[in-house]
Amino acid sequence: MSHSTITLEQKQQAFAELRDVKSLFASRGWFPGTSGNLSVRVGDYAENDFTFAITASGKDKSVSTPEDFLLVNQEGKPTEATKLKPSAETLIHCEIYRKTGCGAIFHVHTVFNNIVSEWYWKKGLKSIPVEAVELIKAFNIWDEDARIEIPILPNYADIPRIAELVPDAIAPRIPGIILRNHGIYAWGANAFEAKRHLEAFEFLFEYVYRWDLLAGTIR
Ligand SMILES: CSCCC(=O)C(=O)COP(=O)(O)O
Ligand SMILES: [Zn+2]
Repeated sequence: MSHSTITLEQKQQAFAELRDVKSLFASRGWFPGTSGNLSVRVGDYAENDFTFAITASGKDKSVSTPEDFLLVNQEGKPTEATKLKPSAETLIHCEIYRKTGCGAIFHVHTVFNNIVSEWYWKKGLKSIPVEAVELIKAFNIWDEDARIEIPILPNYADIPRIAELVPDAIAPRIPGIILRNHGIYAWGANAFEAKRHLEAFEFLFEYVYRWDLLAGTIR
């Protein structure tokens, strides 16, 4: 349970960080059809004294308005009177913060993350394997020819059903989970690191897609 008192300065800083990332990702076409959501933690995880700023639900994330973000508590409920609704997927953010103690979470839907998740799920796998690609180092994994597995979760319509699977699905060293045919959640200690991780995941998904295509495994 959070008891945080957030200062106006903290709130404005969190909203400004989200605004910058939102605008950058929008310029890359990463929010098609109002999809995607972003959050940053405000307050202290170690003291269990934090809330987080998150995108409002259903907004066109390619435009900037004064009503794009709100603060929610660790249960995903608004901490201030507002007519804004937090992202429909706020509970997934809650579980990721709770489990990892991260500082920021970014979620985007792209064609590459959708296709690759569906492709491996249909093979009967619950993760996407990636091996010996330099960009794995963006996750701070420096082993030569590292092999990683990016967890895939089912894309239930009922978000609480997905959220309850999140803690056990999170793999050590892998700062992301992908929902089947839906999109990637990437996180980091702060917005800078979450962005680096998200960009690395997207690079790897495109790599896997193109590699499998070239290897003749997609027909
Ligand atoms: C139109 S995309 C369906 C909802 C979704 O997956 C998403 O990422 C955006 O939902 P939000 O409530 O955060 O706007
Ligand atoms: Zn989504």
